[in-house]
Amino acid sequence: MQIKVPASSANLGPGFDSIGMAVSLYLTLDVLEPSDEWVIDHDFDDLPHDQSNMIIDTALKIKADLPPRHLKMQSAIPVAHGLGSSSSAIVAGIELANVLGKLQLSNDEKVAIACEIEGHPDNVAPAILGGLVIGTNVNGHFDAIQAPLLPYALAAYVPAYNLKTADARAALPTSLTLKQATHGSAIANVLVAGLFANRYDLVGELMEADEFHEQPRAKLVPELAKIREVGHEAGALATYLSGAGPTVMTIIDKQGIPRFKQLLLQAGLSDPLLEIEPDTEGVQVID
Ligand SMILES: Nc1ncnc2c1ncn2[C@@H]1O[C@H](COP(=O)(O)OP(=O)(O)OP(=O)(O)O)[C@@H](O)[C@H]1O
Ligand SMILES: N[C@@H](CCO)C(=O)O
Repeated sequence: MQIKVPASSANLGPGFDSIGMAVSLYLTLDVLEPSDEWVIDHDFDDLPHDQSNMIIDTALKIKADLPPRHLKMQSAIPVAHGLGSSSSAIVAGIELANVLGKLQLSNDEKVAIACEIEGHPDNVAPAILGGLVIGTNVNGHFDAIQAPLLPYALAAYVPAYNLKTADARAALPTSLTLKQATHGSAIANVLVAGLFANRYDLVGELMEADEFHEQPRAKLVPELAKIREVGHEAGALATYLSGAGPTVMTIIDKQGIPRFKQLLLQAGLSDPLLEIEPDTEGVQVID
């Protein structure tokens, strides 16, 4: 049996901690034979192989008496790069507990558990449900709603350096004035309206008008402004900081990507550019 979880790109500009999109980079978890102890094979130098691994730890948080298994994890999701690697690991762990423990969790239950662990829904909810998801917690419970998918391809510029989410969050101000918060949320509200109304003439501009997190993080990811400028030149819909960064995501027509890539190289931006697309399935279990 294999569990397959997509990566996710959070925020989409002003949707800080509430909007995210599943994308076509995947973590796969092969559930192999029973074992005396939990063991997980993978090629990541910095991730544990025992039950302290986030995937197993998550599964055991949900069902502590799961019988140990030999697991094999492969992942194309760069760790600590703003593509939701930790959320994909959490979602894999939830699904592992679900299938081994025969829990028959609904999608809503999986989203609630994942949000409880991660703290916000913008990566975990799309990794579970697929597509573009908008969610939050209110009155002690999490709600997540799927929005229409953007009819565009994606180009993820992935700088070599890591940026831990905790460090990128530490760069944010601890409070905003009422005026700042009101305007920031008004931009996000109109963005959401634009997404549901397929008003891409507005969506691109609003996605690039975040007032919550991109400016304070720009010093940590100096490539953002230049990539956005190149995106405009290449006719992209919008460029935003993916999650906590350092990946910078550009939403663009597939045919426009070769020119975008060429313009980036001309501007001295030569880190890998991953040509991906939105994932529509979310987590899957393959027998
Ligand atoms: N495949 C994995 N298996 C086990 N643990 C993982 C895996 N991927 C990530 N992690 C854990 O998640 C941590 C990285 O989480 P972090 O929130 O900093 O980055 P991210 O999830 O990649 O980025 P973002 O939340 O901005 O999209 C790693 O240090 C590791 O502890
Ligand atoms: N919304 C989160 C995503 C990363 O967990 C952030 O930008 O910090």
